[in-house]
Amino acid sequence: MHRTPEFLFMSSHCGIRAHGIYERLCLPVRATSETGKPGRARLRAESASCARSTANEQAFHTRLREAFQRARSAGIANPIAIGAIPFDQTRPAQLSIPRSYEMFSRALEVEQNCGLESIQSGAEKSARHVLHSNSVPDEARFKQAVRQAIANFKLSDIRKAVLSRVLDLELDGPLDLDAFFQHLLTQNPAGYHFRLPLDDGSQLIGASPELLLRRQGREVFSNPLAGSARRQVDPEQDRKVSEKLSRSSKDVYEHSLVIEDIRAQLQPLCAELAVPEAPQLMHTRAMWHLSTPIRGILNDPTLTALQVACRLHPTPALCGFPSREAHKLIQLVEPFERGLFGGIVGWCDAEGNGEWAVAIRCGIFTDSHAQLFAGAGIVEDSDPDSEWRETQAKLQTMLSALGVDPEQPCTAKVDTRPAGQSAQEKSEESAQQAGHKVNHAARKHPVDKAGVRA
Ligand SMILES: C=C(O[C@@H]1C=C(C(=O)O)C=C[C@H]1O)C(=O)O
Repeated sequence: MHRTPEFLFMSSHCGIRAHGIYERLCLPVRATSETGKPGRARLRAESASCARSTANEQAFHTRLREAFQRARSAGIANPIAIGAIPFDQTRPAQLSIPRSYEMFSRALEVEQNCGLESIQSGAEKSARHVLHSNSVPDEARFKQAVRQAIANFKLSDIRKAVLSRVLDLELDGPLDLDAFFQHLLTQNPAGYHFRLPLDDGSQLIGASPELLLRRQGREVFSNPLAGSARRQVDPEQDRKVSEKLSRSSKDVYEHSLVIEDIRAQLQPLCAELAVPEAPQLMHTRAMWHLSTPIRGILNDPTLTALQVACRLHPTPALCGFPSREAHKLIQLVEPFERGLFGGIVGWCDAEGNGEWAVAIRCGIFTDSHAQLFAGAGIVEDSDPDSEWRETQAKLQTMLSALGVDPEQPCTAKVDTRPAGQSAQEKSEESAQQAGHKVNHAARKHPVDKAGVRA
């Protein structure tokens, strides 16, 4: 029998299951945010880059190296650091060095654990009724924020801002998170799966399609995504949607802002850098994306996966362009703190190798509550209605794994309650049982700002 792991991360390259905590590193990667408003010329020259490499950042990585040394002295032969860095790097990281861990192949794990029987039982065990669902911001406010962002682009140098929302779900009982995670993995066998227990007892769980950075020796890889379309059930329609996406000038432009920013960050760090001329299509079960696989060879072999990842993060795929100004715009129009949403999650070892995925297509789960996150890149040509629909489509990854109809998030598709009871009865009964449940508005983080601040 498996003990509940402290951390689980899986990609096509490696799986890591970690147990116990030797030492935590809960400092911010960057201690302060730069608040000075740069003039236009300076802003252009700095682009997204300068704000992301500071002395504070070096201090953080020095602390990590020291922690690795202590772990070695304490008898941990090959220590690794695992966890997540929030969207805002001035907020505390959630990293730790585990007492023990095992590395495994995801392909083998899926083969062994996800036979048809366990897929079905995973689906059933993880399915729940949704008693209440609440989007922060709601549809009208999200669209208003998109319009605000577009108006702002016309008056500033900001070219892109990623706006997001959190869907807060109250379920009719606690989720079986083991079964849920297995179901998520089975439905989305590719990409980056993660499960990270957090200090307050909640867990960050997700299946992200996006790699921020993998380092193997001197080689680094990144696979940014930007520009999205919803998958279609009909194969012919699905193909047409993907072709339309690859020809969409709005999406190609949105994508190019991400790639140029990552190129600008990586170029000075790399002896070689290969960035394909044009994006290619990739898909998840729910979405089509424009994708650019980037490969580089580091100049400095001591630069770690986490150092390079923190230089890139947050890319314009999750923040905007230019980064610092887009971040301020997000803080102005987004009515919640992202916390770990839109951050990075992964691991690295003391040699500097490791893999960091972008924390999207994910949620934070506490007992019978789930908070799911989705965002969309906004540029001048964005249409508020289709950006809202894009966030709905992105939420589908987690909603499907929960067995919830994404169009009607208050109706669970799979019913595990006893037969002979109507959905209404079940829902009412559950609502009564849930009478003691924590008030949404009073609940902790990350939905903690009160409405859109203009
Ligand atoms: C913000 C999300 O996705 C990001 C935004 C994308 C876009 O705007 O097209 C595509 C992939 C991700 O980089 C999300 O899934 O929540």
